[in-house]
Amino acid sequence: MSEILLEAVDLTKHYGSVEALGGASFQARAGEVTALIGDNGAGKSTLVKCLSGAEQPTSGRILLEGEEVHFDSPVAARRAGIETVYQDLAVAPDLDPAANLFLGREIPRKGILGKLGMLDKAEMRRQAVAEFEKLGVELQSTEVSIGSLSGGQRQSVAVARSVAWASKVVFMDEPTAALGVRQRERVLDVIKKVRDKGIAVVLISHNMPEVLSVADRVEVLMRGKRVARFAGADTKLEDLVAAMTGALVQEEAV
Ligand SMILES: Nc1ncnc2c1ncn2[C@@H]1O[C@H](COP(=O)(O)OP(=O)(O)OP(=O)(O)O)[C@@H](O)[C@H]1O
Repeated sequence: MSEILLEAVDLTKHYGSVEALGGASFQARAGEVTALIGDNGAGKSTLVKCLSGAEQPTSGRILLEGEEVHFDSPVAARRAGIETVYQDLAVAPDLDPAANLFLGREIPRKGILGKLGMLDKAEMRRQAVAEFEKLGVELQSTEVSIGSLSGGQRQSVAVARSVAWASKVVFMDEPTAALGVRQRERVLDVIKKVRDKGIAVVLISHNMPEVLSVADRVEVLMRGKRVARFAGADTKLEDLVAAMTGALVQEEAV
């Protein structure tokens, strides 16, 4: 069994009188895709926000490689090797794919030009092309603005960006929503390559066939708590649906 990289133990999160998480637990392992599923409002996004530093839990513990951590911002989580691909992608449409890959982490030119704020665009493009190649992201050109790419290509660039910087965990919130069949397949292939690099991938998805095709494990949230977990390729669709509706409770993965 792979190493547990990131773990939530008994997390609660209150927004005023709303209890978004009520003692949620979660584990993500190195070199595996863990799907986080649950009905609307189950607490998936809140859990991811707490684990990626965008929100602070009201109580509970977060462990990274067994050590308790407190991320007071997404920057702190990123420094620890945890990246998030958000639903809205957060790409800059007017910039090219390489510039997007290095958004916020630009490489300055050497010497005085760098001190004057000039960027080493050639080096950024070289590294970006290498990263896209490694992940099998196909782009006709890396010199066009990202806004002119297809939805699948944009999504693949967003995934590649998180992976280029993540050393431990990548959260992906509905990465294939709004994509066509071929583009969806392409993004799922990128996800599998990321997993094969030894990163823990956490996939939030409402698409159960997709979850079954790509996830090594599934954790199910309901009303802010984990109600079931599954492991292995023979997890059944009807069991996932039963768990999401509360008809099946399974605390330990079988
Ligand atoms: N900022 C907030 N303020 C108040 N309530 C919130 C806030 N964020 C989330 N909630 C509430 O917490 C609960 C869990 O929401 P969350 O978005 O985590 O669920 P989810 O499982 O991601 O849902 P979906 O699949 O619909 O995106 C919901 O009842 C939601 O209304």
